[in-house]
Amino acid sequence: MRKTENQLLVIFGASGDLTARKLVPALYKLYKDKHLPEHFAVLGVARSFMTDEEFRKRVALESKYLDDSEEFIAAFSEKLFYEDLHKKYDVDYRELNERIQDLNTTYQCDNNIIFYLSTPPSLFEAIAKNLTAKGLNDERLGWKRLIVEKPFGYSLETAKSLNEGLHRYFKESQIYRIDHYLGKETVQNILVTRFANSIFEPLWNRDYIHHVEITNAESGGVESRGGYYDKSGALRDMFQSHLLQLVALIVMEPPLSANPEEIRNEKMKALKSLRLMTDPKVLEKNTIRGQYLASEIEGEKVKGYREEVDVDPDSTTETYAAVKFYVDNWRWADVPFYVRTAKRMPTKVTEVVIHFKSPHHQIFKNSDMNKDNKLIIRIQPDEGILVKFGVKVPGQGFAVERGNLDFYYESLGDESHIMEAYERLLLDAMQGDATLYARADEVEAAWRFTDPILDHWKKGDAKIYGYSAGVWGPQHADELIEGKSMWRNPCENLADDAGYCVIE
Ligand SMILES: NC(=O)C1=CN([C@@H]2O[C@H](COP(=O)(O)OP(=O)(O)OC[C@H]3O[C@@H](n4cnc5c(N)ncnc54)[C@H](OP(=O)(O)O)[C@@H]3O)[C@@H](O)[C@H]2O)C=CC1
Ligand SMILES: O=C1O[C@H](COP(=O)(O)O)[C@@H](O)[C@H](O)[C@H]1O
Repeated sequence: MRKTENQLLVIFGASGDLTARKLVPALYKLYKDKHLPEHFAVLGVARSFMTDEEFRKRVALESKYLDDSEEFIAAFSEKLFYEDLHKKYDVDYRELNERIQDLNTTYQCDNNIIFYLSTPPSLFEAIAKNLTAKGLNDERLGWKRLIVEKPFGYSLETAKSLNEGLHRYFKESQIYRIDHYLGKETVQNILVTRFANSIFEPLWNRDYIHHVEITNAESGGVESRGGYYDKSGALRDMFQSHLLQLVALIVMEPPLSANPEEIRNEKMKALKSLRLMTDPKVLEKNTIRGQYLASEIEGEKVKGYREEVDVDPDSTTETYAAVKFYVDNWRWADVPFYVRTAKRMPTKVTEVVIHFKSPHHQIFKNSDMNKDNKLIIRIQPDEGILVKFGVKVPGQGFAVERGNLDFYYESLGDESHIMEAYERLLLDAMQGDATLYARADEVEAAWRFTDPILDHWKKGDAKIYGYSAGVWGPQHADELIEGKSMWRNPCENLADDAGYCVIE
């Protein structure tokens, strides 16, 4: 097991939703599972005024760990502190620095500090600058790391300027850009499935793969994040970041070793090989956006996107995005990739489906079934892997039906405790492992691919299709997929999958 050195974690934006809902619960779980170092403290920082005690109560309440054993909660809470910034982030950090030094000495944190930026991104550079002014980026006495929350920019240009801004104060090796999908066990397992086995990789190319499909669906709407989402949309919120990271893991070549830089170099090459779409006709044909409309789901009325709190009533922000694209390299030439992401779908699910080609020569009459050889990587929920293949129907003749080979993580029993993404990522940063964090050039490559789609949509010529909340997106999205194939219906139970469904 890797060592976690003594350290102090300073969270900027500690009065916000992410701190209470994700960060503190992840820290609590790490504490309970004995992953935190012997000497450790957390300092929450924000503009709002709060005492240490008020901060502890607030995060405990919102983190919903109050139902846990009192002894644990009390011991964990003693590690939490709070410092307000007198209503502003861009101020002299003299008092903040004094508090940091005080906690560092009292709790023997060995001058090792992580600064977690969980504020609006517009403040990231100012925070880095003010920390630097107090020498808090200096690694002579102990390491200093900066974890940066998404979004990393709004476009290629803004991402570049954010990276340049952070690089003025912190080295790239000190910066950890969070993409919580990389923290998911099943996403990491893509690497293991591909590179720890000899049975998949020989087929992992254009000779055997017909197309690749990725679905990321959420049943929820924008909830309390309408203000943020309306400026973002599905393509920026999910596709540019999480889903292109998934694509990179599917597309990449085998790295020389599991070393962070080797893996990130290969992911970067993969992202660079995505074929840019710039011709409006190509963009029109290969991208689809939609927005959810008011509807009823299981008898309950659901608002349309434009009626959501903090959303412009005339908004053209997409809540559904589907993109078809190609990867221009030796391995993937001519293999279409279909990626869709949306809110207000029938269920919450993320899966990658590798569709294999049919055998070159059919000798069984109903061997159409063979067309459906598929490898399904279920990212969430029902985490697992399923292989679909043709089997003989018992009896005379050679009728073929579909069989399944399936693996579910839960079958691993107690061993299968899947660390929540933020738990895993925080622990990795505490141990200085950046493998599961996005590097500056990867983020920029992902924006380079996404920008022309966003520009095309912004021009307003591209249609935006409405879809009723609770269905699989606009019907028009079916036309994206070539030939007789359709989007897989991920609602079907993995093992009993009856096949494709026509999207409503
Ligand atoms: N919540 C989530 O599920 C996710 C959030 N993120 C990212 O994490 C970061 C934090 O998100 P979240 O906690 O949801 O955001 P919140 O709006 O809930 O909190 C933002 C925090 O930043 C502080 N803040 C400082 N200046 C401003 C300002 N000008 N406007 C608004 N807040 C300000 C707020 O506190 P105070 O006013 O006291 O200073 C608060 O502590 C963002 O970058 C977001 O994109 C990423 C993925 C998911
Ligand atoms: O980053 C984000 O991710 C969530 C979805 O994450 P998941 O782990 O629940 O799949 C999404 O709801 C949110 O809009 C986005 O900002």
